[in-house]
Amino acid sequence: MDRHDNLIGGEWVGADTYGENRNPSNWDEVIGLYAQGSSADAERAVEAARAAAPGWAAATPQARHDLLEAVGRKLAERSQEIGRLLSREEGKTLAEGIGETMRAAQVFKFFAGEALRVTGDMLASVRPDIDVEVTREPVGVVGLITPWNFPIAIPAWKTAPALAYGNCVVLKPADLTPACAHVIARLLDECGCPPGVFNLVMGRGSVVGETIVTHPGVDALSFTGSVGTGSHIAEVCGRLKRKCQLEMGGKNPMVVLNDADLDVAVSACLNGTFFSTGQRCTASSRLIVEDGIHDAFVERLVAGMRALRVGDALAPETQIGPVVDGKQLDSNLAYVDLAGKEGAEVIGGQRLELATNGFFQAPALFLGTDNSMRINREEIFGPCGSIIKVGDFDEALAVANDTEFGLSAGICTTGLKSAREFKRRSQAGMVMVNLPTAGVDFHVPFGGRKGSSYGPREQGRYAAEFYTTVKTAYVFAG
Ligand SMILES: NC(=O)C1=CN([C@@H]2O[C@H](COP(=O)(O)OP(=O)(O)OC[C@H]3O[C@@H](n4cnc5c(N)ncnc54)[C@H](OP(=O)(O)O)[C@@H]3O)[C@@H](O)[C@H]2O)C=CC1
Ligand SMILES: O=C(O)CCC(=O)C(=O)O
Repeated sequence: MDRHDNLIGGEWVGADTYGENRNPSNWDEVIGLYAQGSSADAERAVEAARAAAPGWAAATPQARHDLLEAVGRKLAERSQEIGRLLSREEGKTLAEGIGETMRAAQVFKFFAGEALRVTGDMLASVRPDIDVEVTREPVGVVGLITPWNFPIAIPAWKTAPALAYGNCVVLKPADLTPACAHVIARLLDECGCPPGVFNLVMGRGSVVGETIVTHPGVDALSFTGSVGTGSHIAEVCGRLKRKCQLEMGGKNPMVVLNDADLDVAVSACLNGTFFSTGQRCTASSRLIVEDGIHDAFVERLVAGMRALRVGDALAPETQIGPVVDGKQLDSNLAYVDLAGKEGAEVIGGQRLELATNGFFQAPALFLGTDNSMRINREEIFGPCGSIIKVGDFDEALAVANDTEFGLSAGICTTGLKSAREFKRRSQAGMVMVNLPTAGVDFHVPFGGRKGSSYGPREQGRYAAEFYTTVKTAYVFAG
């Protein structure tokens, strides 16, 4: 079986051990062997990035553009094959896998354009004969630590802006899903990325990740993953006075008002709650439903949920793929159990034994819940949603905002006033009206408030805030 090596300083570097990348639709199938990097590999990668940093910071915008554009083009050309690989390693459906690969391609192309548009400001000084210039410079070496649930889009949306704005990169993808990050590394290498500008070190978070986070040669860290790891990284970065950007969990509310279009609301909730097996930080896990529409909505939602086809990620009829691994499935099943113990009526949520040795779970709905239950306060990260019945808009808004998270929030309504009011008063970074809370555009800011996010926003032009540092220059013309 093919071994996949790390990319360090422009060389493909082998490791003492290789991990088996397995298919969650059929755990007996090994997709490939991927290097388990060591702490020394991570150190070498940071040193290679440091050595390459002055050259890449001085590279022309055209050179940066051409590299990113070429990678974006290749990702798009090979989206079917890469999307299939993604679905095999992560378990999302083939349509979702191809869609995510196309999103990564669009991200690279978007930042290829942004590389040509790095701007600054020229201002008049308050003093005579002095010009003030505000320019943006690369931060230096950035460490990127990514999760398993978007194995190509998240590495892309961190790598592309980092390179566009002149930084060198050390990327550590999730140990569960290294294949897509390896594809990005291979494409960057094939497209002529100079040695050391982009480095890939696969392996464990506790080894490779920890070395990157604590290494003095890293200037900034961008992380997506759990609250626990993110909080640890924030503490280390605070101590080392290092810039950091964290995207963590969500407990995203979707409000359904009495005046909602029922078709729109049911479709938005089925998508937001269950698609991608609920493994999205933007998933709608709390469905907050006004009492006048509650019974009709629940009846339609349950019917829609029962009709969803769970199965092998590559099967054309599958709408919900497997859970990513046994550990996540056990965690989901424990929350289903907890829902019952907390007094909810539980529909679905059981493990499904299908033809292959996969981690399949029926979508779950918890009825008759209230917002104080643990199932409504903790991120489950599986195909599970709760119904919380409320009396009116004000109560719905209060429940929606009553969470330690603040990533995405949605409302289904035909009332302009309610939509406007919700958009204004929601304490989330992203607000959706008559749309699922998950599934975002690639060219606009992504991120949340409260416990969901920390540091500058990702994606779109706002990414420049994290990946550049501002210099203010005063020039006396004499
Ligand atoms: N916001 C989001 O999009 C995501 C949220 N989650 C949430 O987190 C839960 C657990 O998922 P899990 O994958 O364990 O999340 P983690 O936060 O552990 O993993 C995210 C990334 O951080 C790495 N990592 C782990 N420990 C460290 C460390 N000490 N220093 C540096 N990097 C580290 C991981 O490496 P390794 O390769 O060893 O995993 C992985 O690359 C999920 O159930 C879900 O609730 C998970 C994924 C994405
Ligand atoms: O909803 C989306 O499109 C993105 C979600 C995401 O980035 C995540 O779950 O980590």
